[in-house]
Amino acid sequence: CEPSQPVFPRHVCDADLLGRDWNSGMKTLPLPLQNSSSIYDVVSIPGKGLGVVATKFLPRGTKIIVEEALLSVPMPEMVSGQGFRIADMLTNVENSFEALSPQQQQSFLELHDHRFTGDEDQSRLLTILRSNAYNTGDDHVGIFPKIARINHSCKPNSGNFWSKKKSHRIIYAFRDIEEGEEITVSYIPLLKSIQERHARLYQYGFTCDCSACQSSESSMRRTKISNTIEILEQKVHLQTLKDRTIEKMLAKATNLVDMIENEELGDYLAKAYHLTAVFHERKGDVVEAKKWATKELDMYQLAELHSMDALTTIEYIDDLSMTEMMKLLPKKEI
Ligand SMILES: C[S@@+](CC[C@H](N)C(=O)[O-])C[C@H]1O[C@@H](n2cnc3c(N)ncnc32)[C@H](O)[C@@H]1O
Repeated sequence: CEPSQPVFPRHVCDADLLGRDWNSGMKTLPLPLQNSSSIYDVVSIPGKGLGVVATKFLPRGTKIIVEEALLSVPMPEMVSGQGFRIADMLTNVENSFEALSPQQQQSFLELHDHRFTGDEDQSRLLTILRSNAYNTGDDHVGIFPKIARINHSCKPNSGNFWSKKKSHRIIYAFRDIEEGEEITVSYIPLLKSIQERHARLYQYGFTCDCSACQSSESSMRRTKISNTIEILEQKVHLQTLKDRTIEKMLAKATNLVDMIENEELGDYLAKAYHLTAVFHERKGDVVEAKKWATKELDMYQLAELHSMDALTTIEYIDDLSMTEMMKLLPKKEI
C-alpha cells in the first residue's frame, strides 16, 4: 500500500510571519509553545512557509511527533472526474469545530489556508481542512496541527503512520536526522517519474525541488522500482514456479532492495525486504528468508512495535523458524 498522505490539496502557507528566520537564525516573533518541542522547532523555511526542523541529532526510529486528531470528520464522497464533494462536509466540520475549546479553535484557524482562484466564497473551515487534512482511518479525515507544519520531500527523512490501534498519527525518523535538518514527509506516492510527481503536487501549489526532483537517474530508477515490484508481486502469488524462475525473481528482489536503499525510500523498504524473504523461502533457504523477514519487521517496528503489519511479520518469522526446526530434525522423527 502507498504511504500515508495528506488527503486534500495543500498550498502556500501564509503563516510564515511567525517564528524565526532559519537562515539568519534571527528570532522574530516567538511561536506558540505547542508548535515546538524539545526535539524540533517550527521555523520559517525560505520558499516553503513554515516547516519543522530538528533542534538536535535524531537517531533513526525517533518518534518525532505523535499526535491525535484535533478534529475528525467523515471523508466526503468522491465523484469520478470531479474529486471530493467538499461542500458536503460543511455541516460536519462546523459542528466539530463548534465542539472545540477556544484554544483548539485558535490552533485550527492558525493553520495554512490555501485558496484556489474561485475559492473566495468557500468556508474558511473547509479550506483550512482541505489544506492540512490527513486521513484518520475508516474513511475519516482530520487535522493534526503539529504534523500539518511538516513540508513535503520526494526523498523524505521521516515516515508518517496512522496507528489504527491507538488512533493517533506518528511521524518517525526513517534514518538519522542531523541537528538543523528539516523534517520532511511525502504527500504523494513516490514511485513515479519527476513529471508525474510534479503533476500530483501541482494541486498543493508548489513545485518540489528536492534532490530527487533534480535527478533524471532517480526518476528512471523509481520507474524501474515500480515495474520490478509489479513483476515480483505477480510471481509471488503463483503456486508453482520453476527453480530457474525463482532464482531470477530472487535476483530481481535483491536488486530491488539495493535500488530502494539507494533512493532512500523508507516507505517501500519493508515490501522489498518481504519479497526477498519470500523468494529465499521458495528457494528453500529458510535462514536467509528469516534474515530478510527480520529486516522487514524492523522497518514496521520503527513506526509501531505491534502494528498489524508488524504482527503479521512476526507470525511469518515464527512460521519460518518452525520450518527451520523441522529441517534440523532427523528424518525419522518428522
Ligand atoms: C500543510 S502545509 C505544510 C506546512 C506549511 N509550510 C506551513 O507553513 O504551515 C503544506 C504547504 O507547505 C508548502 N510546502 C510543502 N512542502 C513544500 C516544498 N517541498 N516546497 C515548497 N513548499 C512546500 C506548500 O505551500 C504546501 O501547500
